Amino acid sequence: MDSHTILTPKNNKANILLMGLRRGGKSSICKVVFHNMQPLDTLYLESTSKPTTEKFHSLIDLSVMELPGQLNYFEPSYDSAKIFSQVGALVYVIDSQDEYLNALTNLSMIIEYAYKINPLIHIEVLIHKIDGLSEDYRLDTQRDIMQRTGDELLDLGLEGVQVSFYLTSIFDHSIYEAFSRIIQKLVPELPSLENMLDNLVQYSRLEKVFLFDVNSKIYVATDSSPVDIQTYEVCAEFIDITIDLDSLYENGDQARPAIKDEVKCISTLQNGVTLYLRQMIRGLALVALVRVDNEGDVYGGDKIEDEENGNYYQSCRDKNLQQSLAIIDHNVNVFKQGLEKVWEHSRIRS
Ligand SMILES: Nc1nc2c(ncn2[C@@H]2O[C@H](COP(=O)(O)OP(=O)(O)OP(=O)(O)O)[C@@H](O)[C@H]2O)c(=O)[nH]1
Repeated sequence: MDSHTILTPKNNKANILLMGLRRGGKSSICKVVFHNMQPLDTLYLESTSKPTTEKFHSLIDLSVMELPGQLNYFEPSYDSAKIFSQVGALVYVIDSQDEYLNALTNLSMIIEYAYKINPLIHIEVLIHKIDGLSEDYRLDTQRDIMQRTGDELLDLGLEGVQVSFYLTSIFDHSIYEAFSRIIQKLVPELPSLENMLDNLVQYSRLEKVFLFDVNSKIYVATDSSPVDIQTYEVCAEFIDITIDLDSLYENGDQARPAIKDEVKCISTLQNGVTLYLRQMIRGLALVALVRVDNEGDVYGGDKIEDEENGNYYQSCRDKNLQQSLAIIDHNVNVFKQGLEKVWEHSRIRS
């Protein structure tokens, strides 16, 4: 038994079932999100012929089972009841560039079955490949799919079933955003984490903070302010840059034995926003946006008298940033200790 197995909570809710008709994009989603495959390389993926399961270790240990579109899971040879009873989320992929009426009939049939076996299952529908649709058409398609699904569920007497819809594409960050929200529903400790992140934002004057899974760029938690996709993109790209730089320096000095320090990176963008990244536990990184004023007296500091040569604001900003970062460092240390406790508690409870 390896150390991961020992630490893994026996939580079968962290299983995701990925379903949908053939060529909808299921394998591509798995490859892009969890294996960092370039979206264009998915063009050459072969059709999946049998169910495949992949495991990912993050804050929670996640298993994603892909069921190929061409198989009929309601044949007696499949133990569908067992499959559905063990999953936390059913993710159904609809190809929005194709005729989708058959997919909607198939989806309703699956929801009816899944809900009967496991009423706690989260039902998540990806309206996928939206990169091929115009802005207006995307919203029309979403409205149509939601309407038709609602009607079908009403006919089946399942009007109370909660279904969430996401517009996604592997060619932009929408698929990561959707998976982030889907996976967050499976993290039992989410309310505590959000609360901790809200406190961090409040006491460190952060603009936004994410707890990212570094490998997949999924955020497993964020503070309660709304997420805008551009902020997400900037933070996700900052992780890539940090990792590239980190491995560059690690390999650069072969003579020195590798001491694996905690990764930390701070960078100020041209618009004055500072990005702050700190490595956490279990493949997670905390990424925060910090906006610092350039007023001289924000932290009660002395007024810097080099206004005439135009450096006044810059000097104030730098000084305030240093003070802010010292506070943030301290608070992030406290957060990390809290995160370790949350994880420890989750292990004991399970
Ligand atoms: N335009 C576009 N094409 C996509 C997207 N996602 C996947 N595709 C393409 O869709 C095709 C089918 O993708 P797959 O991932 O093999 O589909 P699948 O659902 O796994 O198919 P089966 O294995 O047959 O069940 C591939 O050519 C992908 O490149 C997307 O977001 N946008």
